[in-house]
Amino acid sequence: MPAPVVIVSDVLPGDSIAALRSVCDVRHVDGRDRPALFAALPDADALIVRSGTRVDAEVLDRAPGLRVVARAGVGLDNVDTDTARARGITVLNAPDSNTVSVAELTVALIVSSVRHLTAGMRSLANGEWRRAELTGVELAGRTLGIVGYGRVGRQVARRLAAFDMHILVHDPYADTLGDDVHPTGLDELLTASDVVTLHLPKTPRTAGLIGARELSLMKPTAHLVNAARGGIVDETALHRALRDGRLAGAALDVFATEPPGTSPLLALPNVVAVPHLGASTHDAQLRAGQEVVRKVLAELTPVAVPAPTAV
Ligand SMILES: NC(=O)c1ccc[n+]([C@@H]2O[C@H](COP(=O)([O-])OP(=O)(O)OC[C@H]3O[C@@H](n4cnc5c(N)ncnc54)[C@H](O)[C@@H]3O)[C@@H](O)[C@H]2O)c1
Ligand SMILES: O=C(O)CC[C@@H](O)C(=O)O
Repeated sequence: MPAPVVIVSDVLPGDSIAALRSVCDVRHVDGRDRPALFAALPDADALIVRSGTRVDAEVLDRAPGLRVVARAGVGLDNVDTDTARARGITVLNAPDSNTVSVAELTVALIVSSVRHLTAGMRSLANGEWRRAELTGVELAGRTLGIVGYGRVGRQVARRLAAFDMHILVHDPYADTLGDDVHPTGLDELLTASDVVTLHLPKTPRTAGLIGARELSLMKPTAHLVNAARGGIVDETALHRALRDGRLAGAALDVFATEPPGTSPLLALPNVVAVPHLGASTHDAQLRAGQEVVRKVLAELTPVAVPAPTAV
């Protein structure tokens, strides 16, 4: 029998997929190059992606033998999971692989925003020495609002508690929150927080959750951090609020469209922006690759279960 064909369409560490090569025919394509991806799909038994490949109905149409779509990461918003499952295709991800990396990046984004690190670096690069205008605030004693209290939200809470922040949480679906955080309605959290950080999935329900009305509830001295998904925040409303001084700062790892091109947000001095780096550590990528490889192999080459012996 020919080896199953596995298409890897985003970059993964080579050592994480080594186990795949011994059993499968592994082929690499650039998932952003749709014609190249389409050309590879007719043979595919499995497709492994990160966030760079959009797995929509058109992709699934071109892969008649596809048995598995694997997301080397958490968010499945780039995969048409309903269509895949309706066709009997298994959709899997690596939910625990990058939690710590995203939480650590979130700490960096929060500190960068409240201490004006982007503006400071830009001013130095321009030959300026602007200290007075770049006076920030301490996090200790201030309030952090966490929207989405799952894996990442909880790790962010642990880390920011060590900065002596008071922590509010909004998550209507979380089972237990713990004694050291305060469950709060979204509007109340937005009104009371000095820093709001988003850690919820993008779904049809959460797209645009933070719009002009929600931003208007935030303190003009507050900062918004988004290392979840771009479409959760209305970027036009965010740009207006930041430009007009109705919000002090924003720190963004994710954008409604990636890459964000010439988004006007990138030109604002009170925006810290990085190119979707939350999961981009060697540690997280190795874990993500290993986890999806293990799961893909289990799907493609299930271990034969021996028939029970009569007693
Ligand atoms: N920047 C990155 O590289 C990166 C990496 C990993 C994950 N992410 C994003 O972060 C999100 C969170 O990751 P996670 O591992 O913590 O997921 P998770 O599923 O463990 O947690 C998500 C939490 O959001 C909550 N939630 C859902 N809808 C909500 C709503 N309307 N209001 C408040 N809370 C709501 C859920 O109840 C859940 O507790 C992912 O869905 C993904 O989009 C980004
Ligand atoms: O592919 C990536 O690195 C991003 C991963 C991240 O957004 C996720 O949802 O796991």
